[in-house]
Amino acid sequence: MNIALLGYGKMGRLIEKFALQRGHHIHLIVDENNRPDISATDFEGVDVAIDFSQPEAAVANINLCFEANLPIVVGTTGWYDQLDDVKKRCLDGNKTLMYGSNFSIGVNVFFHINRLLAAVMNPYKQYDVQVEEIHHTQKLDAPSGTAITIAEGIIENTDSKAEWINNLIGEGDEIIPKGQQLLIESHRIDDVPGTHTVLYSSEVDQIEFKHTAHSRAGFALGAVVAAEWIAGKTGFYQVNEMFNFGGHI
Ligand SMILES: NC(=O)C1=CN([C@@H]2O[C@H](COP(=O)(O)OP(=O)(O)OC[C@H]3O[C@@H](n4cnc5c(N)ncnc54)[C@H](OP(=O)(O)O)[C@@H]3O)[C@@H](O)[C@H]2O)C=CC1
Ligand SMILES: O=C(O)C1=N[C@H](C(=O)O)C[C@H](O)C1
Repeated sequence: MNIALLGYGKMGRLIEKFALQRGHHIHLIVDENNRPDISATDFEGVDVAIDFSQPEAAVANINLCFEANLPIVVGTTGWYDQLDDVKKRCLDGNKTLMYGSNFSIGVNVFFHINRLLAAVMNPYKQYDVQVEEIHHTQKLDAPSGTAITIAEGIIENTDSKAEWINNLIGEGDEIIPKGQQLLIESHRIDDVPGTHTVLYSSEVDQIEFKHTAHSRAGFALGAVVAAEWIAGKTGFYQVNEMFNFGGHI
């Protein structure tokens, strides 16, 4: 496939490596520097675009791909407040988009089990649940997109939580959750690629469910596999649709 990379930072460069290993060709690279000069016609000959740019850049890049009728995989996080609008425009215009807060197999297994675990824990009201995420200090968004997906999986499968609230440790006053708020605690520590933990705590014990990324390789390879998966399809997809963990939740 001929791939356009939108964003050529830590992830874009690693995606290039895996794409080449899998026999693809990088046809076009769009970064902060050349973005103003790019128009839909520059995507001629491209089969699929992969966006790992920045929260405030993602929607403009999606629009460009819609204009060029180009399938796009969006790994960028921090733009999900515009998800409903993007979904509508994608479906109304018969375009193709897959987005995901995390493209690694391990985290997608984690998402699935997190939902099952929330349903299992739901009757046991003596446990309170919270989510913790740790990422490198260059990360622009908090909480992480992955932590939001985890929180949504819990909220959808438990009666005791209705919305999430974020506490970015070291930034401003401590945020204390109230009522049915689910706390996502965010930590920023030098080079951490991404660690997510779900904690169920009672007076007598604690259950910890944790995923630790050792590097960004799983995210990058997953994005290339996603690009292979959506090529030739039309529609609006979330990354979990690429996996089949047996249905249930
Ligand atoms: N879904 C997933 O599995 C994963 C998602 N992510 C997400 O991917 C995104 C990128 O992460 P990462 O590579 O670590 O970040 P980096 O900051 O290393 O790279 C982002 C790149 O995007 C460039 N950029 C800025 N504006 C634009 C634009 N308008 N069009 C194209 N490129 C632009 C930046 O250029 P410049 O530096 O010149 O500003 C930079 O090179 C983040 O939102 C992160 O949360 C990360 C890992 C996994
Ligand atoms: O910015 C990152 O680095 C990451 N971002 C994604 C997120 O926000 O969840 C995925 C991964 O955790 C790394």
